[in-house]
Amino acid sequence: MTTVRPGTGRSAGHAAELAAEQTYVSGLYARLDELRARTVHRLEEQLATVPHNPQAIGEREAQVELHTQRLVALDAAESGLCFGRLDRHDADVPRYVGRIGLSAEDGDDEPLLVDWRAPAAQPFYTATPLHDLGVRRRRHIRTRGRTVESIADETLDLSDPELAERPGPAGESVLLAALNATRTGRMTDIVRTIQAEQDRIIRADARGVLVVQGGPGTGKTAVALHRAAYLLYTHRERLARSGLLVVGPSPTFLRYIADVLPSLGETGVVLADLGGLRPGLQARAPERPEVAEVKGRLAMADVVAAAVRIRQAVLDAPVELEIDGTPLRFTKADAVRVRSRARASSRLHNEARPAAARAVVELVTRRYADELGANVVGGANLLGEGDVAALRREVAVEPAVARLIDRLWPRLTAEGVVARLLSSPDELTAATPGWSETERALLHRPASSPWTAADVPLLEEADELLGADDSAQRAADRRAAQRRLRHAQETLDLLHGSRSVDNETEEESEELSAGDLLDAEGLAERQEETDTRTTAERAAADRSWTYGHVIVDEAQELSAMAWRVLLRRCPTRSMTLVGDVAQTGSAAGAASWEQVLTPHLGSHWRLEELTVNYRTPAEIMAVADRVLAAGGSGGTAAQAVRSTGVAPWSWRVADDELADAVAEAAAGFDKEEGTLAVVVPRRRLPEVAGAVRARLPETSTEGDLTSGPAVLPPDAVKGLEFDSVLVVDPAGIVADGVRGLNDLYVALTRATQRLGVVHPDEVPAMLSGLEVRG
Ligand SMILES: Nc1ncnc2c1ncn2[C@@H]1O[C@H](COP(=O)(O)OP(=O)(O)OP(=O)(O)O)[C@@H](O)[C@H]1O
Repeated sequence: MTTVRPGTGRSAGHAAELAAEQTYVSGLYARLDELRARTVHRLEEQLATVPHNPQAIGEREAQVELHTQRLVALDAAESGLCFGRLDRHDADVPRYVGRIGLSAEDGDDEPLLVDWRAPAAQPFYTATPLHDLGVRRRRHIRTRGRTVESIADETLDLSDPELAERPGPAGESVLLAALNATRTGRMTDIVRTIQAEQDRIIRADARGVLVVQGGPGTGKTAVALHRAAYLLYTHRERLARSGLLVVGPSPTFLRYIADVLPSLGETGVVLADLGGLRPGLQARAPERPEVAEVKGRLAMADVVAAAVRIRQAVLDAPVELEIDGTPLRFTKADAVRVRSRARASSRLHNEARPAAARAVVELVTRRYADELGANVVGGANLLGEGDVAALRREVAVEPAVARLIDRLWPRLTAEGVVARLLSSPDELTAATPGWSETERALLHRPASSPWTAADVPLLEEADELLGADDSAQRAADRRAAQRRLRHAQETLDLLHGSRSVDNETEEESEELSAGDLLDAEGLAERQEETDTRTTAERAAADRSWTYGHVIVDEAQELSAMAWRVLLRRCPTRSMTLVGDVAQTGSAAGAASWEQVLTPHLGSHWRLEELTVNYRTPAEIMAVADRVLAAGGSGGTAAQAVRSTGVAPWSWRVADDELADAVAEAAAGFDKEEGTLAVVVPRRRLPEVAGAVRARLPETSTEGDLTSGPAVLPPDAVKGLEFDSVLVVDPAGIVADGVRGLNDLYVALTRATQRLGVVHPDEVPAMLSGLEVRG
C-alpha cells in the first residue's frame, strides 16, 4: 500500500489542502483495514487450532487474547483515526498524530501515524510560539466517518511570512467546539484537545504518588483516564502482568466513564467503586453519613483487631470431656495456655489455628495419659511413648475435642467477625475502650443488615488479620502434585517401554522420544490447569491482588480506612489521586490533602494543580464561587474557559408546590438541548422524583444518565455533568449535608450550559445574584 503525503501546501488553496488531507487520511484507513484483516485472519487461525495439552491451551488462549486486544484497539481507532499534523522546521515530511500508531509495510522512517501517547506526538499538545519544540505549524484535522470535514491551522513560527498570514487560535476554536457539544450522558475521550497543563500530568512519571488537585470541570477525570491509557502504552508489559485499577465514587460514575478507555483501545483495566472493591460483594446499602464517618476513622483498625482477639476465647468455667469412658477436665488455665501458644505462633488468626489445635490435643492427651497411666502406688507414669502417641491419635479425632478447638479458636471469616462486632453491644463495648456510648450506638446495627460501602474497609481489615488456614488445601495440592508426578512417570515408562531395544536401529536410537525431552516433573507441570483469565479478570476476583498502578478519582471522598485498603492494593505506591478538597461531601473525607495523606504516606507524594474549568460557563461559576467563598472547605476555584451569555435563574415557589414546580421547570427544558439533572436534597427525593416522573415518564433515579432527566441527591452527582441542571431547595441541600456548602457547590458546577434554582424559602444570600423568575 502506498500512502500519499500531501505537500506542505504553502501556496495551495484551502480546497486543495483539504483534498490532499483526504487522500492521506484515506490511505491511513486503507492501512487500518489491512491490519484489521490480518489480525482477524490470525485470530481465526488460532481459534481453529486444537490444542492437545493444557500448556497448548494456555498458549492458544494467550495468542487469542493478544489478537483480540489488537483488534479492539484497531476497531477503537476507527472514529477520528487521525486528528493532527505537525509541520516541523527540520523535516520535509509532516508528522501525523492519531489514536494509534501506524507504519507502512516497508517500514518507512517516519510512521504513517504517530500514537497520541508516543513522545513524538507530545508537541501536538504542548508546542507554543514561545516554545515551538521544532514545530512550524500545527494542524487540527476534523473527520466525520472517513471523510475529512475541516482543517484548522495554528502558526507557531511567526517569522514565517507565508504562515503568518494565517495565525489564529485554531486550537481554541477546536477546544470550544468540543466543550460546547451536547452531552450524551456518557463521558467521551479528549485526545484531540488535551491542553498543555493536562498533558504534563498525563505523561508524568509513573513512579510515586501523584496528587492532582483541581476545581470543578478542570478535566481531572479526563486526565486520570488518559493517564491510564498513557501508562498502559508506556509500560505495557509491566502493567499487562500487574494490572491497573481505577477507583471512582459510585456505580453511576463508573457507568458514566466506562466508554472512555475502550474508545482509546484499552480494555484491560479494572474499574471499581469502594462498595464493589471486595471480590464477590456488592456493598450497596445506604449509610447515614455520620455512621460512615465513624466507620471510616483510622481507629477502626484497632476496633477490628480487638474484635478478632475477642474471638480467641478463654473459658469461664472448666469443660468436662469424656474420652472412651474416661472423664477429663479442661481448665480455664489450659485455655489460657492454648491462646498464648496460638498467638505466639502467628500474627494471623486462621493461620494460627493448627497451633491452637495442637496445643488442645497435647493438653488433653497429657490429662488422658495421666488418668490411664497413673501408678496406683505412686511413682512414674506407666505409659510409654508409643502408648501416649496412640492416645494422641485417639484424642485428635474425638468430636468433643474438635468442638473445644472450635470454641477456643474458631475458624473465622471477615464477614462473620464484622457482622458480630457491629450487632453485639457487648462485643462493641469490649472492642472500643474509651469510646462514647453515642459513637458505639452509631456503629450498632442488626445482625442481618446488608453491607454498605463503609463496611468494605472493615471487612478487608479483618481479612488482613485473619489470613487463611490453608493447611488442608496445601496438603490436597501436595497430594494432587504427587498423583500427577506418578501418572507422568507411568506415562513415560510406557512410552519408553514401547520402544523395542532389540529392534532399535542406529537411526532410531538417535530419535528423541518424549522421555528424552521431558522428565516426569516437566510432564506433570504441563498437566497442571492453566489459568486462562485475563489479568483484569484475575485481579478483580482476587482480594489480595496488588496492582501495578492505582488511579483514584474523587479521591477527597475516601476515609482513612479506605486509604488503607487502596494502599495495600498498591505496595509500589505507583498511584495517581485526583480530586478537589472543595468538593468533599462525606464527613470521613478530606479537608486537605496533607491531613488525609500524611498518616499513610508522610511527605512522599507530589502535588500538581489544574486551573482551568472546561465544563462550567463563567456565568454559572460566578454563582458557584460565591458558595465556595461562603465557607465551602479548602480548594481553589478554577477559571472558566468560556461563557455562554445565558444567565442562571432562580424561582421561588411555595413549599407545598415545590415538587410540581420542579416538574414544570424540568418539562420546560428542550430535549434537543441535551441532558438534564434535577439535584434534590435526599429527604425531598421521593416527592420530587414522583412529580417529575408523572410529567416526564422517562425520568430516571437509578443513575442511567442517557435517557430522560435524572433526579438525584447531591452525593450521587459527584463527578458527573449535564447540559442543564436544576438545583432544588439549595438551603435544604446545605442543611442536610455534613459539608452542605460543598454539596451545593458540587451541584451547581455540574452544568455545561444552563442552571436553574427552584427554592421554597428565601433564596440563600450567596445565590442572590441569580436572575429572578416569577
Ligand atoms: N482538554 C479538553 N478538551 C475537551 N474537553 C475537555 C478537556 N478537558 C476537560 N474537558 C471536558 O470538561 C468536562 C469536565 O471534565 P472532567 O469531568 O474530567 O472534570 P473534573 O475536574 O473531573 O470535574 P469535577 O471535579 O467537577 O467532577 C468534561 O466534559 C471533559 O470532557
